[in-house]
Amino acid sequence: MKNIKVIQELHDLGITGYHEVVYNPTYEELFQAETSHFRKGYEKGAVTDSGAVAVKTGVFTGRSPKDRYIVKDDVTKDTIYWDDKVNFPTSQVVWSELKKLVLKQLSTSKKLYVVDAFCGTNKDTRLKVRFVMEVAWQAHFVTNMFIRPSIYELENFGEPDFIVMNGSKTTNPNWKEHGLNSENFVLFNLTEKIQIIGGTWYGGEMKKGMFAMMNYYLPLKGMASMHCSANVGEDGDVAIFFGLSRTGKTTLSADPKRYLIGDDEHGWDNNGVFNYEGGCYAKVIDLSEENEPDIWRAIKRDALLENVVVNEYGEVDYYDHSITENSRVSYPIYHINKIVLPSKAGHASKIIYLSADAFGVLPPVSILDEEQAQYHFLCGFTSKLAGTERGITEPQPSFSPAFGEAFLTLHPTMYSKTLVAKMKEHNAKAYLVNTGWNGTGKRISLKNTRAIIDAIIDGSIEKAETVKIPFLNLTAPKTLAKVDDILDPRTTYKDVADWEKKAKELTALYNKNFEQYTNTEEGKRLVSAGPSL
Ligand SMILES: Nc1ncnc2c1ncn2[C@@H]1O[C@H](COP(=O)(O)OP(=O)(O)O)[C@@H](O)[C@H]1O
Ligand SMILES: C=C(OP(=O)(O)O)C(=O)O
Ligand SMILES: [Mn+2]
Repeated sequence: MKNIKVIQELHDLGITGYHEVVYNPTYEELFQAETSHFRKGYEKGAVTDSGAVAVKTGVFTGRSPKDRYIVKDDVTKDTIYWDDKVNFPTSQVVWSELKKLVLKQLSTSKKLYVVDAFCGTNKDTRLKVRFVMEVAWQAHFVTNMFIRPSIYELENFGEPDFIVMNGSKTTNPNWKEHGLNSENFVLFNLTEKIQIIGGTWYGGEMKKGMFAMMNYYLPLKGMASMHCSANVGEDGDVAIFFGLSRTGKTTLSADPKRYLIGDDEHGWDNNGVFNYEGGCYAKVIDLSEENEPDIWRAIKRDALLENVVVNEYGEVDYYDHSITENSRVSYPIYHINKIVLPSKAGHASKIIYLSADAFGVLPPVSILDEEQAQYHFLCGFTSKLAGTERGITEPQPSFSPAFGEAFLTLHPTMYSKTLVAKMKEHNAKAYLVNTGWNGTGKRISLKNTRAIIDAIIDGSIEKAETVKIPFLNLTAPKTLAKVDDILDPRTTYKDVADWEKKAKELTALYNKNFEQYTNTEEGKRLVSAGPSL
């Protein structure tokens, strides 16, 4: 019965024609579809020795931020943060034409997958999302990543709050006339509450697309909406880890001593921290069982590997970088042993900002006071690393407000305001952790970073003797249990003058970046919390 209703609803949307509709397929159905002899090209997956299916995502192995647009209309014109880096505007006219293209693509398809799922753990703030697509592994991806409704919840799903129509097999021939970046497109219409996709097959556009929508709706209701991972200890103590791609959110939140809440997208309301997702999306480049045992074990049947090199025996070579640096696995959250379900816990007491500093000058960990916590949240200094975004091949110093600029739909201060209010209310402490490089030219080891996180979580860092790091205006502990002698970054340089030169360069970048916030009293007040020459 449900299928007939769904077909009728697709028809009402404008998806006509005769096709088989597969509604909320089971993992078994997805497995059969992905590995079927009838699949060709990028639609076909390979079974690996772990049981997980591996697919190639096609030309796009990462998100494509330059192809991402939001329709500027009465609903969005005064709310969306129309800066010149993310949230590019487009018109209703362009929207209509591209939507037609996607509807046509989906209408001519023989088989469509429709997946209804939730974005957000809590009933009062979750989005009921309907995904419509042709490619089986894309249906698998959203099944892994979003919250899977129970049979009862599915029966009572009702009208979706948002619809994602993925027409990845179609492209836009008129992109120049439309004033767009390329023939590929990712568009949002907040009035119709629809996202459409063309050209790119990469599933991350759907995942991060709905995240951007949560980043719109929740702060407007006074809640913090955060690009962070989160876990909780035996005593209910919650830690959250902000950071851009590849800084360690997923890796560091999978901690066998603690229960995982989620690895990437969370809200914080009057009851505590809650996940938006039903799964994790881990990087598998150079993955080893020794370094990341929890992620290693999560790769099994129902997990979906992307862009890894698989040999004829189904063995995966995680050290092969030839397809992309952004090789990935998605899996339902219960593939991690220690989790809380539903994915939520109380208020956060430890706020960790992860920054992969390619300059190699930030201390491995700094203890932030209240104003520094605000300053560094607005700055979101890190390096964009190769892989996750198209066009990034070398580490690039970058300031990404709220450690997630690419997904902010409102002005950055909306995110700092809502977060700071929660932090103050719950007496949370903030730390800046450099998971990037130091004077040795190598990345700080996972072993050292994990021991630093332990010291933050067990509170021992607060008892350590500290050292003031000049220029950067940061306070670092001198020693911590099980951490090598690297805590003062200057000791990792043969010549301290080299550190000084780079630290001054970075300080200048911080200062220049912060100018955009000094047109308010609040912003002016924070300047003294930042680096200074
Ligand atoms: N010191 C470190 N801390 C965190 N991650 C590290 C470190 N050194 C190397 N890595 C690697 O960097 C990557 C971090 O990526 P990930 O945890 O997926 O980041 P995110 O979830 O923030 O995008 C992993 O591949 C991890 O093995
Ligand atoms: C999936 C993504 O997230 P992350 O790299 O932070 O895991 C992304 O940025 O596309
Ligand atoms: Mn991640």
